[in-house]
Amino acid sequence: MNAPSIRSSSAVAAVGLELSYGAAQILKGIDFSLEKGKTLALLGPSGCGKTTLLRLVAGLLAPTRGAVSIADTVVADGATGAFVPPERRGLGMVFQDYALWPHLTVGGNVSFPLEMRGVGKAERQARTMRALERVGLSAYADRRPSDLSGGQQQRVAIARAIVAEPQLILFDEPLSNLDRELRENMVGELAELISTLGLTAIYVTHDHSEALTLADEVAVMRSGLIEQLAPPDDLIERPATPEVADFLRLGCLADIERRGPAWHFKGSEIVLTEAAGIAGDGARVLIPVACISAGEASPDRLAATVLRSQFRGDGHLASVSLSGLPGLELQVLSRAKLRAGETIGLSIDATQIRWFQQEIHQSIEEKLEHV
Ligand SMILES: Nc1ncnc2c1ncn2[C@@H]1O[C@H](COP(=O)(O)OP(=O)(O)OP(=O)(O)O)[C@@H](O)[C@H]1O
Repeated sequence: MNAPSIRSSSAVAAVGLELSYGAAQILKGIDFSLEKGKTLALLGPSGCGKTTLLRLVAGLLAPTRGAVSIADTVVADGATGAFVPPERRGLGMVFQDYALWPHLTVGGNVSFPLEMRGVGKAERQARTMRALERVGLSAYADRRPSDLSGGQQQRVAIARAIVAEPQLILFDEPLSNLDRELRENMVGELAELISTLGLTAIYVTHDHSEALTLADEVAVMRSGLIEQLAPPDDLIERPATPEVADFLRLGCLADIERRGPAWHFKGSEIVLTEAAGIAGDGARVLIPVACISAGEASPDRLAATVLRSQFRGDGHLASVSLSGLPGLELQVLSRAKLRAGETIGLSIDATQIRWFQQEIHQSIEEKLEHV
């Protein structure tokens, strides 16, 4: 079989990318390809390898195996040793800590990449002002970064990253130092800026709502592998594995078993559904919050006890446990406030349950075990 090759016409791509530190394998075979003008989010728990992957694309690390290409040019190849240094990859980078120089003005910070490229003073000034205008900070060119708020400082960092009109911009958790409200505002602003400027971007985050808001494609990573790479809507509709569903907090995961015509919650007499489901006698399912409704306890509903409840903006989100099944917590959204200890009735719309194909799940587990 031929080795996989980098698809032409991609703005950035990786094939069979591996990175080890001594015996520790951090990335275990990463493949992706991103079109020009699109944003890819790398999403996953701490330590799964997001920053390592970004650093390989940036040229701050060289791969142990596999290749990276930017605009159809191979910039790193573990097999041949080919390696283009970061400053020649045509990149802009934005980091979590802004990395602004405190002794330079805002304008001085933004124009620095142009100075490094030997751009003349008049053109430097014009391009710096244009970049600052794009992030809404042209009035701040003569200030010091320390006179600006965290959100403004991050905008300066973005202006500096775009001033040289890079073909690719890399973001490493750029909003994680901001407080929650500012972060929520900045996500929208950043999404608009990326789209207005037509940037191609890779965006590292461990925040699923940031990734799903900003990105055209999301790579959910786990233990050095991409577990699923898909547009946000597909991820939400069709998470490939229970782990992806769990990480994206799409609802409650439950183990169920077939007895006769019905699927029971594992180890109980409680019937979830009589739908055909999938082959086999055991399954793992995702029960999305949206498919559970709460009402008064009645014989045609599942009896449940409210464990706790929290107002969420559009209703009260309650964690409940089914009577006779204390180990499983379901989540239900209710207009009325539900009190801890209260007994309620639940209806579950089984047509919205997501069934996981055991063989797909197993193959990922096997891949993780064998690398
Ligand atoms: N220089 C190094 N030497 C050895 N191991 C390293 C080195 N740098 C990173 N690692 C390990 O590689 C793994 C992946 O790290 P990486 O920073 O890519 O994860 P991440 O997904 O970005 O995590 P976080 O969200 O916490 O930043 C971690 O287990 C980390 O400890």
